[in-house]
Amino acid sequence: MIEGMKVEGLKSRTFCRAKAFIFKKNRNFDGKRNIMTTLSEFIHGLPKAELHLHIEGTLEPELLFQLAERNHIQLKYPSVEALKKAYKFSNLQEFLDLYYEGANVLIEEQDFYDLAWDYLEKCKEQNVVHTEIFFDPQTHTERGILFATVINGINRALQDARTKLGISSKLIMCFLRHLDEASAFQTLDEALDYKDLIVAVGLDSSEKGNPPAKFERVFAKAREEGFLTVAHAGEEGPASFVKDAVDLLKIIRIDHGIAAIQDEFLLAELAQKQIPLTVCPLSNLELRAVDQLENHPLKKLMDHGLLVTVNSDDPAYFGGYVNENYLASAEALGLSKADLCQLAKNSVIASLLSEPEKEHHINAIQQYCSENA
Ligand code: HPA
Ligand SMILES: [Zn+2]
Repeated sequence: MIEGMKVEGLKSRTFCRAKAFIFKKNRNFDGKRNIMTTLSEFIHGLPKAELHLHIEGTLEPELLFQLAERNHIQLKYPSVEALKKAYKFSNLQEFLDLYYEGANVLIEEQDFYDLAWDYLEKCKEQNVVHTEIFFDPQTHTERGILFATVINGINRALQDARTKLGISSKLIMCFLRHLDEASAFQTLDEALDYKDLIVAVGLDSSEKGNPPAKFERVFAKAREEGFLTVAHAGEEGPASFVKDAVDLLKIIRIDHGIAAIQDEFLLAELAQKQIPLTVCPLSNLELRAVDQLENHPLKKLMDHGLLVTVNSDDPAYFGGYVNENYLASAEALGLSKADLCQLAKNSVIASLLSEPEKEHHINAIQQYCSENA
């Protein structure tokens, strides 16, 4: 919890208000008068990339129940509604306990395909043109599912999304930081056969007590093998974890990183090096890293010149996909359309796409923004 931020309620009133329709009259950049769409419609039409998304965190309760039935797994919860009611978290660990339990219904390659495909259809609906997806092999290999089953199912959905939905993607393999270094090394070893499918490695799960230093050697080996590196840091952990992720793990992007707001030297370094932050506002609210969205440091981080992006993290658990994150943030922090356009451009700039691909998407964002301002 960021100092000075006290928790109020689980679903902020802001998030509910964010869903309201607001009609505004406005002008285009070229001066023509137009009846502005709602903020929600503006965000919906804005082309964007998502860079912080755990595929296991897109497991909607309905699919979870379907897979449980298909795989003859007895659930603790009698109904979808009962499960949804359990989605109330006081901290990261409480969420992770449910998230790992939910993942137990994923058994067959087709289950991983269905999981990823549902998310990719959501991307299409929300104008997410490119997505960089985390997956946690250890969550599955620890319970006897083969690495190949997981990655082949996800990859098949990614390939279908490319051809059928026109959505591009990258895959990032995360190590679970609550497990030991040996398990991470073993997972890295398994990933070597899939170098063509995995662009980067990351670090997720419980941050407290599991500092970046614990994985310094694994990340060094991953870089030697040609993987890029990212890491969750400064979500529940301190600003020093963000600094260590940069210095020890040589990350190219920080996942969350909101604790950096507490260290002005670190802020200056992140701004100067333009190290992107993949911020997840509704996740931070639901896991009580911030007490209310009005106190979220997102806008302050932008104002410090950081390359900030907005993402959904685990949308099935936190009450919103990427557009809901943009909308709730805009409502709570009074973000302008120019801010939203900047966030969308940042998402492309911070992505792992090639320069020509970035240019293509940025042009599309710019055109959309000038036509709909
Ligand atoms: O929000 C998160 N934080 C850390 N680990 C995670 N694994 C899935 N979601 C998360
Ligand atoms: Zn995350």
